[in-house]
Amino acid sequence: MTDLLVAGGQVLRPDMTVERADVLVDQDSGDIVAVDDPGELAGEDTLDASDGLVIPGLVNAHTHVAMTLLRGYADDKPLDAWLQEDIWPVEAELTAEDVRVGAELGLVEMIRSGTTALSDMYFHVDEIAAAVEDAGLRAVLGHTAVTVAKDDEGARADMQESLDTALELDGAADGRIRTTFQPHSLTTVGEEYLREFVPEAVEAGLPIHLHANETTDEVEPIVDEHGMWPLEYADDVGLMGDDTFLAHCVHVDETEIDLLAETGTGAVHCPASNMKLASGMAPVQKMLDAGVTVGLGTDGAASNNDLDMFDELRDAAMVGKLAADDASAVPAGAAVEMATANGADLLGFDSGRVAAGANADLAVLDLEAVHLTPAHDLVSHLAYAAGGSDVRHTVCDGEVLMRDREVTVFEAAAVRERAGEHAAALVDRATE
Ligand SMILES: CSC[C@H]1O[C@@H](n2cnc3c(O)ncnc32)[C@H](O)[C@@H]1O
Ligand SMILES: [Zn+2]
Repeated sequence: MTDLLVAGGQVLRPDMTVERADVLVDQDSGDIVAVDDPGELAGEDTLDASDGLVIPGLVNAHTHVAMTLLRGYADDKPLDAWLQEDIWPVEAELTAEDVRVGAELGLVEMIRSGTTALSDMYFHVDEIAAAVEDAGLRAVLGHTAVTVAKDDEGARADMQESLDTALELDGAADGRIRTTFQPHSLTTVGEEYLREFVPEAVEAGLPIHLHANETTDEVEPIVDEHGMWPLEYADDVGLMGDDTFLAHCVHVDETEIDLLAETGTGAVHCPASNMKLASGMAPVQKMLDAGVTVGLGTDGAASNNDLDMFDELRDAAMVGKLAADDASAVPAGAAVEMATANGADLLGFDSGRVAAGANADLAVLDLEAVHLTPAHDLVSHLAYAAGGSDVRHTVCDGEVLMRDREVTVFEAAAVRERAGEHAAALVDRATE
């Protein structure tokens, strides 16, 4: 067994307590072997966690990682105008190589800020999968299908591509890549295509990931057209279930929250994107109270505008209180659970917990920082005070992806330079 000892630090345990402990990782299996008192364990290689906090790697449960190329390209608009006037026209010019380069940039950003797993929705998925394989991260990927503005042949081909991609790519990168079937949303995929393809996906055992109930503009047409609330409609076409997770869930009423809970459907809260696009405030505490599994996501870098999950933790805790008009809503520990164990559960990974037997997906934070002093409550610091730049080491599947703030899996400066060139050329093509 090749093993790695993460030694000398404090460890965040699954029950949100913090203790002084060392963590032993089996690098062959990629699992945590033991969490024990300081000095009790030995390993061939050591990661120094002194003056640090070992946490589960963060789980970004909804993103579009290649959209880093569009960071800052279009700001200060609501969702529909942003997508239709700016994002979709420029995305039409994206090449497979652009997507690869944008994905690499996003994955470097994630490694640097302690994220070890992501759930992505996009296209040119082979390129994203290759980047994830090289990065050493864990990911749930898929091809996102949109049928509006397409003829029947084009619409069916896109839905079929989503199914085929999910079936073919599942288990890639030694099992670090899993897949989902991905209708883009309840308004951008026509009912006839949902009724035809969703049962096929369910029959094939594929998990499902889509955008839902993000804006009021999206809710109203569904009520008008189908005479049901959006999630009742989603249930009617077979989308709701314990293998489905819905990004956003901002405008969900009590009946829909109950439906999420009854069917075991998950929700991914994207607070920064919801604030930036002025989509609204998700009723996160109500969903948690009802027993819904709620994860956290950044959404893409064009609506956030970064992929730092520590920002998301803080935003979730803050806006959760505002939405509930209650300062005790979405406390620090609940936000941290959303970004770790809940996210991992939604994605179907045995991660998100520092515990023997779990995947060795970890981040080590430097606690020796002015903004993390004093240390009354480290869970509070995770939610309210820490940032991605506090991460010292990142480990996924037992492999060290960043050691002492040095990313080991990519040449970060070269990735950054290539991304800048591709982004500039892309915008030139889109605007000429
Ligand atoms: C067809 S690939 C995925 C598609 O989703 C777009 N997208 C990015 N952010 C959002 C959002 O908040 N709601 C809906 N759709 C979004 C992205 O630009 C891609 O076109
Ligand atoms: Zn999205």
